[in-house]
Amino acid sequence: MAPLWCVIPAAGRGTRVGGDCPKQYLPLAGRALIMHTIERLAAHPRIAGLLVVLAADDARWPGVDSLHGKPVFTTIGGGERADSVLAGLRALPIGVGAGDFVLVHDAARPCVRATDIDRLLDAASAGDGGLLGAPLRDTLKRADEQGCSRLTEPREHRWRAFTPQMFRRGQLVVALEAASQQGVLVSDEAMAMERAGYAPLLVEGAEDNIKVTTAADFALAEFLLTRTA
Ligand SMILES: Nc1ccn([C@@H]2O[C@H](COP(=O)(O)OP(=O)(O)OP(=O)(O)O)[C@@H](O)[C@H]2O)c(=O)n1
Ligand SMILES: C[C@](O)(CO)[C@H](O)COP(=O)(O)O
Repeated sequence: MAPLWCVIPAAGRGTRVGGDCPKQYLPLAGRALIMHTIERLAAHPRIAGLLVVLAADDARWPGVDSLHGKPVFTTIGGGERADSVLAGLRALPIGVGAGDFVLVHDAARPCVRATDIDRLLDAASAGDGGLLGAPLRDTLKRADEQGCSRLTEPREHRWRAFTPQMFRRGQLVVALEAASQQGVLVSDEAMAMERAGYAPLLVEGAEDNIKVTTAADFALAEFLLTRTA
């Protein structure tokens, strides 16, 4: 396998957390949340380099250009997560070919486990790529406008999507560009690939690979950080 790069979208505003500081720069267990994420990714022996996607007005990025002896590059993202991922894919070094796999991992998922990254790499590189996720474990309800349950949805074959997600660079660029041109906002890379006719492999990962989304998630992430690696 060619050297594997990881694109890390980190250009979000963290509006659901609230406050002036984007969530990736809020303190988590003594350092900025994003530092935990990039530390875990750079420490992974099968990851060759990181491409961190920053907001155009980001004045908080600490200027890290190397971690664990691996290059850390940055570029400027866009208004939506998909725009930022596309910008990151375009900014990867020339040595990353169109047919090479790349990982995409949210800056906001600091608790990702090395063993899950390995499982994704081992399972999904045989085909067109895939993503970490977990099958739904709870009964799923459809709510009406009043917040009352009107229907119990089948939970079979339903998964929650996590990151990292891993696809071939060229195929993912084309898929994201197509969704953008069609005016479709894709919430993850797999959605763009599905729309392009691919069938991303769902690889079960640990439920504790949470996305820090609200202020309450910081306490949980801090707890999980000490128990995952
Ligand atoms: N225009 C955007 C929006 C999001 N992201 C990144 O995508 C990841 C997952 O997105 P999400 O949790 O939705 O982050 P935010 O967009 O920051 O959150 P919110 O929707 O609450 O503003 C985060 O690492 C975030 O920084 C990005 O790079 N560029
Ligand atoms: C990509 C993602 O983490 C998969 O669960 C998620 O969709 C990104 O967060 P958002 O809230 O949808 O932007």
